[in-house]
Amino acid sequence: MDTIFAEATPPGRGGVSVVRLSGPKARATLESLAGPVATPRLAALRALRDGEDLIDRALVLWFEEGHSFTGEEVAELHLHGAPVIANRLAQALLSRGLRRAEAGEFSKRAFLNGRMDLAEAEGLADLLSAETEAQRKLAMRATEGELGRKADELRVKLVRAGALIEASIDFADEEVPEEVPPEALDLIAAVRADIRLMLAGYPATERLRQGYVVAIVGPPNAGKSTLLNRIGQRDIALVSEVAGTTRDILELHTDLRGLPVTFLDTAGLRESSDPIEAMGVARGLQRAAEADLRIHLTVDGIADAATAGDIVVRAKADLGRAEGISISGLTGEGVAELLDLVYDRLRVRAADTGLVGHKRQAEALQRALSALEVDHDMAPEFLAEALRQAAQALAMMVGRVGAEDYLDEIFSSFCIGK
Ligand SMILES: Nc1nc2c(ncn2[C@@H]2O[C@H](COP(=O)(O)OP(=O)(O)OP(=O)(O)O)[C@@H](O)[C@H]2O)c(=O)[nH]1
Ligand SMILES: [K+]
Ligand SMILES: [Mg+2]
Repeated sequence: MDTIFAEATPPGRGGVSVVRLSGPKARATLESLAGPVATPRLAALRALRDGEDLIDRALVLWFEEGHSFTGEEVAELHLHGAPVIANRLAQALLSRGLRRAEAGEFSKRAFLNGRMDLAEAEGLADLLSAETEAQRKLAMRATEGELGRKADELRVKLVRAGALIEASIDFADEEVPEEVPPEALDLIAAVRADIRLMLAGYPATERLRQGYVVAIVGPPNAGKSTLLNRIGQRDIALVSEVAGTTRDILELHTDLRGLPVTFLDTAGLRESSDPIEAMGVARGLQRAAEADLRIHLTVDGIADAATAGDIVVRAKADLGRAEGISISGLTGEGVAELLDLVYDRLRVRAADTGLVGHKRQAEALQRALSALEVDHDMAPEFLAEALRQAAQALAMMVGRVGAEDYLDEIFSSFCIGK
């Protein structure tokens, strides 16, 4: 096993720059630079020397195998935060036979050494890319290993059901048809109910993880782009009195009180003989249909295309009072209330989130559920096999088996040094 190293802090100047080493030579390498470091997990201020050359005075510490992030021997060097120092150290480490870590390699080793399961690793990746408070909370929960514990709990039930069924096979009279023990069927039913519940929370969890999309739609010149600029408080979209100004879809990423929301400004909806404008309208319609929510900006408060849950508002409130919700992108009137409404609609969805937020996890759960589509008049041998398959699918969900196919995909999304 190679000993790897990487800067754990972002490259560049800063207060400190932390370089992390992991692998069998971590401690020996640290000692070759800093002298003996007897006590693990105790920071010491040391001169780091490569031969005669004083590289830096740094805070150093090391972790024993089995007691570190990766599960391997790990050393950390807290250098003064200057790239020249980290580069000089890297040279010393390379000359001692260490190699630079690949993206996510520390976390991958942590997974391979059983320090975290695959769902926790996915949670860690989500945590690193979280942009809002709600995403942080969701990801943090995933890194705590709750899904793994739930999977284990369900597997224990399946194993117990399997044991009851196997016992009934062993003791059954050859002549008498075998009875499936009712307790086993109850256990299976309980596991199925739990899996259904977990799957029910998946769409909402996945949406919060990825962030919500809210499309602003309406006729040309309704003031869609003006509204987008008002929400973003800057000039994102071109605004003009010419109908058909917006063609490409413009995106505004926001943090709406902790919820990740991307607002889309789209081309005004109308039949157009201009092929470019028509392309813009088609694209806008498509993205709006896929969005979590649509704001229909209207002249008269009527939006034929609105579907249940959409928000319909009158535009240009500054030009005169009208029934219903009206806003003015120009003056900002009603925009805070509109955002309240958007937040309320999305918050309801964010409240339904659960432990399963990745397609890979949901698919494994679905396989477990399908395997458990059993009933009492099935042969016990058949039932026992179904239970084994379901338990296998649950193990795969958290990467206890069959994780190989996903490792690169998951860990390459991490940065170098994580
Ligand atoms: N009085 C008033 N004028 C507005 C308001 N919002 C937009 N306008 C004006 O209406 C015209 C069209 O505004 P845009 O924001 O370009 O409208 P749009 O819906 O994006 O138009 P398209 O991209 O062409 O579909 C511009 O002249 C704006 O200044 C508003 O709230 N009040
Ligand atoms: K316009
Ligand atoms: Mg526009």
